[in-house]
Amino acid sequence: MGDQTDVQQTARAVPAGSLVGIVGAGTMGTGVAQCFAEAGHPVVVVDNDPGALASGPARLHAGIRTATLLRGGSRQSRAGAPASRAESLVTWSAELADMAAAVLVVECAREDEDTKERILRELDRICGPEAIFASNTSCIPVSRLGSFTGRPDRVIGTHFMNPAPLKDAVEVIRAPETSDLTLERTEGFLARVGKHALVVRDAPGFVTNRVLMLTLNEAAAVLGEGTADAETVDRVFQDCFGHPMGPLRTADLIGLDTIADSLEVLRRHTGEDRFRPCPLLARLVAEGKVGRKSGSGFYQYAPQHLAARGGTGHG
Ligand SMILES: NC(=O)c1ccc[n+]([C@@H]2O[C@H](COP(=O)([O-])OP(=O)(O)OC[C@H]3O[C@@H](n4cnc5c(N)ncnc54)[C@H](O)[C@@H]3O)[C@@H](O)[C@H]2O)c1
Repeated sequence: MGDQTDVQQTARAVPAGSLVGIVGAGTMGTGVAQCFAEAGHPVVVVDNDPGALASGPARLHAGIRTATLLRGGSRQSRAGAPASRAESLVTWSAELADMAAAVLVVECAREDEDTKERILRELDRICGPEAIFASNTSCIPVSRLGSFTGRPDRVIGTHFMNPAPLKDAVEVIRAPETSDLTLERTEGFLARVGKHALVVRDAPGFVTNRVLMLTLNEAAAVLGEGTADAETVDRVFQDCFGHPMGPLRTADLIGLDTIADSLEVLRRHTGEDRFRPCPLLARLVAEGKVGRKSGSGFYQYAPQHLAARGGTGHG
């Protein structure tokens, strides 16, 4: 109960109308933008792909509609803001300079260290000295990301799960350099969007993806070797283990490109070859069949999934 009170007090300390910046208008960036907008924060989402910016508003609209339905049709979001207002709080831009006034930036660009390095170096130049940089990285050590900035004490990992608006918890990665104040303020931001932090130490893949990425890769290998078809692989996990979703549908929801990138990051940072993407996963990514967001992966998807990208995955 003491912890709960602490989190509520910290949440109250976070300025209500302060600007939140999101880098990357993809699956996660759009979902995280929804979380903050539904809590009443103005949000600017920046992406360097005009296609992602163009499709962002429709995907945000679909995300808000799905979340509203799953919350029982209430016109209020979980965190309190009317659903219609949330959409109007989000702006879309190609310029990182538009987030100069942000108190918090959540970096949700693709899982590529060079990309994240370029973004963090530029943000460090653009944003005010107090701004916190939170990365949604799946696997890259947060200490490494902090080293790209002159403010490693204000860099932290906030690993939102997919779909972000529907999950109650965020894996928060504290690097050795991350300050107590940064952790406390980050917990405050998360409390404001109705989520609690599960704080873990910094390591490649943290807790979630050190385990999950190997599982997804092995499920793909089992399918590729012909041990079972995709439906049967997934049903083994659902019917025998009680998982809400099997590993191959989860992989399609996350994005097979994101999984292959994450495995390569894990392989590079651990030096362990067991993280090498299996042949089937590598082939599907090379063919552009990266899961729901492309219309096919281990399964085929109807067009409405491309807008909604909903489900009960993780990431
Ligand atoms: N998909 C998941 O289930 C999931 C879950 C948790 C964490 N993550 C992590 O979240 C991050 C984003 O993943 P995603 O699934 O949203 O990927 P995505 O491919 O859907 O979106 C990534 C976006 O980043 C943009 N981008 C690339 N370079 C950029 C740059 N220099 N400036 C601005 N935008 C840039 C791309 O145009 C794209 O729109 C990754 O680090 C990923 O590992 C993903």
